[in-house]
Amino acid sequence: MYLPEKFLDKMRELLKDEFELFLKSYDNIKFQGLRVNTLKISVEDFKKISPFKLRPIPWCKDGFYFEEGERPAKHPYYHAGLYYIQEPSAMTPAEVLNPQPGNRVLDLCAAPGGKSTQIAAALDGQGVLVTNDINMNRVKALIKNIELFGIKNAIVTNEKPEKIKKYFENYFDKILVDAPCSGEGMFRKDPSMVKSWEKHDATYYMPIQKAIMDNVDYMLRAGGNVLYSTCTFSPEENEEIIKEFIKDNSQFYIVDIPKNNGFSKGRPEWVNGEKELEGCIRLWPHKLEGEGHFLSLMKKEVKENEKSFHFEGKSNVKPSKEFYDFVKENLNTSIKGEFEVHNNNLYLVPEGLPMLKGLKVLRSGWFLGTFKKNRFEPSHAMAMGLNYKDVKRVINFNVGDKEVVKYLKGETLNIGGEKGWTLVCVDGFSLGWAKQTGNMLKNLYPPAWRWLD
Ligand SMILES: C[S@@+](CC[C@H](N)C(=O)[O-])C[C@H]1O[C@@H](n2cnc3c(N)ncnc32)[C@H](O)[C@@H]1O
Repeated sequence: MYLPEKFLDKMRELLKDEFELFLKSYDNIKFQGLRVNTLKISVEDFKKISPFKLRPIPWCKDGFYFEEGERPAKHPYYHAGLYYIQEPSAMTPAEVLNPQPGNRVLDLCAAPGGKSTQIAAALDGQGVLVTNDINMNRVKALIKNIELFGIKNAIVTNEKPEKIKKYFENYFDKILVDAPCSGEGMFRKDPSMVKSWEKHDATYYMPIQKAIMDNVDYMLRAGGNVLYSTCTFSPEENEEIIKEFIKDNSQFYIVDIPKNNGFSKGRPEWVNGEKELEGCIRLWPHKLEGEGHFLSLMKKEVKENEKSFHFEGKSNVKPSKEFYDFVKENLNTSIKGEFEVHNNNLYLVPEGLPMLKGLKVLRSGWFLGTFKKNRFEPSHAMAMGLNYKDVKRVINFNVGDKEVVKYLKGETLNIGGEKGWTLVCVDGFSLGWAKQTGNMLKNLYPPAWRWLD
């Protein structure tokens, strides 16, 4: 493959004896992975029904390699949100950050949501995930993935980190900064990255990365962790950013990440930095089965007399009667908690959020549906977050049934049944809503999500 001379010269200089091995890795196949959505199915159960031959990814308990030629994005289980297709090395940051159920986590540069879906699975519905990206187009993909995964405790925002910061003083237990970068580690996976590198190399991204990191201290509670990651090799965007961050934020120190699974240490000598930078890890394509990445985990020390913090209470809206009528008529379960209504859209919000007035919030927890004239219309996100047992009328297809793809293509199905909202499922996993009228099942699968030939 074509690699720019300037890039090769730099890597030759950095890697010295290792350079030839590094270069040879570009002739290898690219490794492809998927990560099981444990919010919907356990890894053990997925292995039993997996249509793909899977091989474990050593550094991610829910991650697997699949073979070349397989097309997991073209399978009904993908539309049921049973897995996320993700480059294997990209599964490391969330795994190393290791969020626990109940944590408050911020994913600051989150779109299209690979790491956010992984964090949400680890939270297991408890705690809060604030997931943000500055780019509105990319946020749309983020929302889709959050909803497809059936995630109920995510706040999706489209803001500059400087703005978000003001709302969340000392709030988060964990912050992920998966920074925009020159993408040198992705050339093999996506050769178009070479072109964008020729336009914007490390010198373009460094100030952006530094500016993003400048917001972390204010939002992270003492004792909390921040994980910085990139998919590039350049020391300027990696060790250098961490060196500067530690210098400017004396309460932080680097946590040593174990060098197992083929992970290599950080390289302080490349930036004239302290030995503690060796605690970072580098993922090299010639040393493991994945693309190039850099990760640094840092902890914010707890100081004595740490100042305490309070959150303002939120106004808890009681949803109108139409919502409760819908629940009574269509669900076998109740939906309880704090609710919010924005532009007639009803959300179930995670507990303990500060006031977010003035912030560009696109999803404020589990988007349940919309109040329309005298009625409540459930959302696709509600369907994706429900279990088939939760719904009164369910139509369940086997994965091989022709109706599954017909439904995913948006076609009307000629099937009779009891009138009303019906949850369409594949092998017991929800795909979306349909509305039964007479002998017709009106298809309500979102047009933008349709299966394309
Ligand atoms: C490496 S990508 C994130 C990938 C994502 N974490 C995932 O796992 O799917 C970096 C993201 O940073 C976003 N970005 C760029 N500048 C930003 C900024 N100043 N604040 C927040 N996000 C930013 C880009 O839009 C891009 O989506």
